[in-house]
Amino acid sequence: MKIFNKGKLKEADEFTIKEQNISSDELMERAAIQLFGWLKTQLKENRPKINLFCGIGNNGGDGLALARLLLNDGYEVEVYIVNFSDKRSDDFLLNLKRLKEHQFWPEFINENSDLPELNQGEIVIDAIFGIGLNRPAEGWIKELIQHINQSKSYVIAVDVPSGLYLDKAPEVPEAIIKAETTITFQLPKLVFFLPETAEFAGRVEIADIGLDQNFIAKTASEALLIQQHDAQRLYKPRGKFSHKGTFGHCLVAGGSYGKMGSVLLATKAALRVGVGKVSALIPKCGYDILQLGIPEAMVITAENEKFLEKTTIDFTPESICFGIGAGKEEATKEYLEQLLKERTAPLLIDADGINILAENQELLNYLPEKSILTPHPGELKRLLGEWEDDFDKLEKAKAFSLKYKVIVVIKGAYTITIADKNLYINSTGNPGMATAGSGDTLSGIIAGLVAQGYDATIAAVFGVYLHGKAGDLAAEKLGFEAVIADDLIQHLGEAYKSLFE
Ligand SMILES: NC(=O)C1=CN([C@@H]2O[C@H](COP(=O)(O)OP(=O)(O)OC[C@H]3O[C@@H](n4cnc5c(N)ncnc54)[C@H](OP(=O)(O)O)[C@@H]3O)[C@@H](O)[C@H]2O)[C@@H](O)CC1
Ligand SMILES: [K+]
Repeated sequence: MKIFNKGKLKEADEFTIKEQNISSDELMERAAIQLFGWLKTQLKENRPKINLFCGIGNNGGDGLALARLLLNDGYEVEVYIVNFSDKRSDDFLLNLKRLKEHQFWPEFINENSDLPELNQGEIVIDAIFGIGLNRPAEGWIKELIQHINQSKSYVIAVDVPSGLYLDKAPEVPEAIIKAETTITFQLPKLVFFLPETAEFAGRVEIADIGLDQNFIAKTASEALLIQQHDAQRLYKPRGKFSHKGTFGHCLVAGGSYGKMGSVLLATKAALRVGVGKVSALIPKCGYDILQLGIPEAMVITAENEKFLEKTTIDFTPESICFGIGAGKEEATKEYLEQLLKERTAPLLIDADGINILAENQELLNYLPEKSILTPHPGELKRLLGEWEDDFDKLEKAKAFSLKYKVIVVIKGAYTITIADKNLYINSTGNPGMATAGSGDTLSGIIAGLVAQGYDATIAAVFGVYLHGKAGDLAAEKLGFEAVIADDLIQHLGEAYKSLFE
């Protein structure tokens, strides 16, 4: 699903109004009907008091239209106009008039008003600011936002939590609504998926207001949310007459004394994701661990007992996963340097492989095009240096990805894959996956997909999706706390099957 910026959302809006020959207030009415329908479904027979806070722009207009629909249905409603300006939008005014025609008079709040009482068990609809926010909320509006945040009412944001920008980091986080749920129109917004801003939105629901599908399809977006139907399209079905040679040979090179489990996990994950053959290349001390741990894999040992070093292998793999548990010995660095310069196979570099690159930045120039890097936040910082906020981080990572023509997978709650200026935001995964070895399995999955012939960007995006889905399926059975990395591997088969459910 595409993620549009503010400008493109407004264009979609205008295009729809023209193309469907409707007035802008009809679009607002659609938005309000969607909000109303969602609330009614959630509330079932319950009839809590609903407090609507409406600004004077179109976000406020949505709130007023919703208030009318709720009143018509017999809900107990209180409407507060957050009266911060005289520049009321036309559709706000129209909906204010319609509300008054129902003999309902909202309360206007401004600088001198008392903050309204909000109780537990009640609902707050936040329709103060939408995508039209252009500066932080200040003074009494900020106080009102804090009052709402401190209340025990259930807060539902309309389109976007008031005070949150779509396209930059918040300057004053205390001046943003913290919603339990955000009902956003038509398309998701990037800020709902970034670590510093996701918490304001809470659970996100997307309401279809019938914006023109052709416009959305033909308009480029720099960010995509990868959901089930997107992932399904990336899947390559297996031919009936295929054999193990068809699905490639993946080399997992890594491990050091005490960290052999990581290679075991990546190797298992590569096999479970469907690669034909996997060879693990490890220091000698890991031989028994690998052979016993995963008899389906082949094992090659380096000369050294405890760490990885240059080793000749007598086959050409279809992908190489380098760096997991590898340590940063000089010999290991030299081996990575050789792999970078030889360019024998597509490379995925993780963990200590990334740390070696960060400490020897001259090596970056040898990265083969479309290599995949899978840093967690700490590794990313070592690679890019400090960043100011999430937006700055994304800009820096994008610039890095463009400069070296590589794919960067930024691991996190919503893992973001950056390739060719595009952001692919993953929708699967859960807090249970914040567990040792989770990243190792991801690297095995992605390298395993590359070996099977998936394009590197697709392998990264699809691999991240499958990994998260496997985690979701595992957590469903085990609960977040009990999930360990091996459970992710165990659920890869079901993750594949779920693509077509
Ligand atoms: N796009 C769609 O598909 C659809 C969109 N719809 C809805 O429209 C919403 C966008 O509406 P919008 O453009 O009228 O802007 P909105 O957020 O209501 O506020 C603008 C007002 O706030 C003001 N202002 C800004 N910052 C401020 C501050 N810190 N402190 C004080 N004032 C501040 C600004 O004033 P100014 O800067 O001019 O002084 C202006 O008056 C969108 O989110 C969605 O809910 C749906 O109806 C249907 C389909
Ligand atoms: K809002």
